[in-house]
Amino acid sequence: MKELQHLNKYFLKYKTHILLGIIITIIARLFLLFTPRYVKKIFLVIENYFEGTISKDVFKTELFEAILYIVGAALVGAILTFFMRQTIINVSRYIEFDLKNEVYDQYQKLSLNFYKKNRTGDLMNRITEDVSRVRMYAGPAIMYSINTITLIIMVIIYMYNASPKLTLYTIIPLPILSVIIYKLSKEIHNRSTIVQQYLSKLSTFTQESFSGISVIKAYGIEPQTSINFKTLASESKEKQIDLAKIQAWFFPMMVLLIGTSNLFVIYIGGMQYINGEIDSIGTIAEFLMYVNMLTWPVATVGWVTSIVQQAEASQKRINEFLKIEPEIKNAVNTHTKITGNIDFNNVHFTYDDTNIQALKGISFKIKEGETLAILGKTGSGKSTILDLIGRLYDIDEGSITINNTEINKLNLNELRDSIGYVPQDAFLFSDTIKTNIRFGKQDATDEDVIEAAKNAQVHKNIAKFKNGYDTILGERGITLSGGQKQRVSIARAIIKLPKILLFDDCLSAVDTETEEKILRNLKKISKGKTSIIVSHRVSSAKNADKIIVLDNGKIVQEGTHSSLINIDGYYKHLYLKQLSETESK
Ligand SMILES: Nc1ncnc2c1ncn2[C@@H]1O[C@H](COP(=O)(O)OP(=O)(O)OP(=O)(O)O)[C@@H](O)[C@H]1O
Repeated sequence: MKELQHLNKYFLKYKTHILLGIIITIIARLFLLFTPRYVKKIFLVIENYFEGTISKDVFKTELFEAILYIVGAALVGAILTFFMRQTIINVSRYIEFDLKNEVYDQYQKLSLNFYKKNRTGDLMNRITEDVSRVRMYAGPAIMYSINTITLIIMVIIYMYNASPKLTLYTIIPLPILSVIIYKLSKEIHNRSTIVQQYLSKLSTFTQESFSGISVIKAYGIEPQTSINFKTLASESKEKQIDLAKIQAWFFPMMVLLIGTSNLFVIYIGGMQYINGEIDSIGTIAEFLMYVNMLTWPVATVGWVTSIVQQAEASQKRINEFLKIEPEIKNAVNTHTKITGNIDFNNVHFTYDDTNIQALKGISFKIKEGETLAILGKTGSGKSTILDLIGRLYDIDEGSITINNTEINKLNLNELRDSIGYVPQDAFLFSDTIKTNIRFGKQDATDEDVIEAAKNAQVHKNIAKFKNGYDTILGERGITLSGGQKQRVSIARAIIKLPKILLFDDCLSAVDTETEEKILRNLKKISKGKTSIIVSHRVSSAKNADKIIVLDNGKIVQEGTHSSLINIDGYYKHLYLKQLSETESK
């Protein structure tokens, strides 16, 4: 139960609802207990009438009264049971909502390293499956526990008052029932988990097959894919049957044990009646009703135990993530001035997970309003420089300053808000083009969106779509070409006119003519702003105020286009190679 203590703050938050739920539950159970007593009374009235101790009129009145009480109590009990569920089960839904938000907020705070160490499926499971298991503890388990405790105490007191000996015999099978249900629930849970695993394997398999359908068709491997699917589906079916087998035992076991208890009541009660130890046959009827009333609550002891164990395990998994301290923290909540003066001073950086030393003593300066181009072979550390400016990772050694303040002493939200970042793989959400562009500036007007798209040279393409800017992208909509995606992604970055623009090889999929136009527009809109362009093309770099060439995490060349084309090295070779390619076209 240690892990579940995490929920105490929520129980405290909803204490009024819970208290009300408990009171309603107790009152509802009290009303339920009316029925057996009045059934006994009916038996007594009938016995009295046949013995001739009461007249027909008294018999009718008492019978009618008893029936009225039974119906009335059942009605009030039913209404209160409705409110019992409305309070306690609703609280569990509130807690589920709060916990999901807490986990999601924590996910948002965690750094990229966390996402690399954990699989997406696992992250999703903890926020869905695990949270719903915990909800079962916060709602049904608590409700059934109160229900069970109240009923067991009250019923046993009532039974004891009516006949202590009969009480003893009738409750003997109940703990056995509880243990059996506990064992069954545990096994059902184990088998459900396996079924669940197979279901997610199946959905991952089908999802991958559909996403990669063009590759499957191109290689003609549909038959093999079908065989793989059938094998997986058949294993899944076996597991489902295993689960159904164990579930099938649940109710027969309950019926068997209730039946045994009923037999005890009838046999021992009958003997006691014959020996004159109980006054009326109605006591046997009353006991039969008590036994049946107790069965479900007693069975739930086993069920609830298993729910609590599962919730504990799930909460443990959730707590593991909740306890992680975000590696990148916002140290300053006050306003900090952010300009475009960026200094890298002997920066060293190693990726934690791969232990790859991506940057080895990088130093450069860019002034506000300048453009820096970064070139170099693949894997030389270009993208890493951009990630470090946005503090997606913190550096190991050296310093990165903006306007002479180290970036970890800047307000992180303001820092990221000052950056317009276009990643290498343009990721667009499965939503409209407009929403995707507006992602960069939530309050942008339609005119702002169009302006940004025009500057990114994608407006004409969008205008040709039937639904224009309302065209849905991704799975539910159209697929953009690589170059179109890159340009929508550029529009998203430039719409907010940030102080710092970071372009990570984002013009690789557009032709050189469009590249030229985009660069010209960028020059216009990035006046007074600092831009860093990572590229493999000299055409993207040639107009930059400064160019650096990286190799294996180190700066190997630094200068302007005109200076670098005159020095033997990577830049000159690249320039000559790309020049000859252009000429040969
Ligand atoms: N997220 C990551 N986790 C671990 N290692 C990484 C990560 N990203 C990059 N690396 C490694 O760090 C080194 C530098 O990578 P980086 O992406 O900065 O290079 P790049 O110059 O941008 O390459 P490209 O031109 O191919 O985009 C590479 O060896 C790469 O394998």
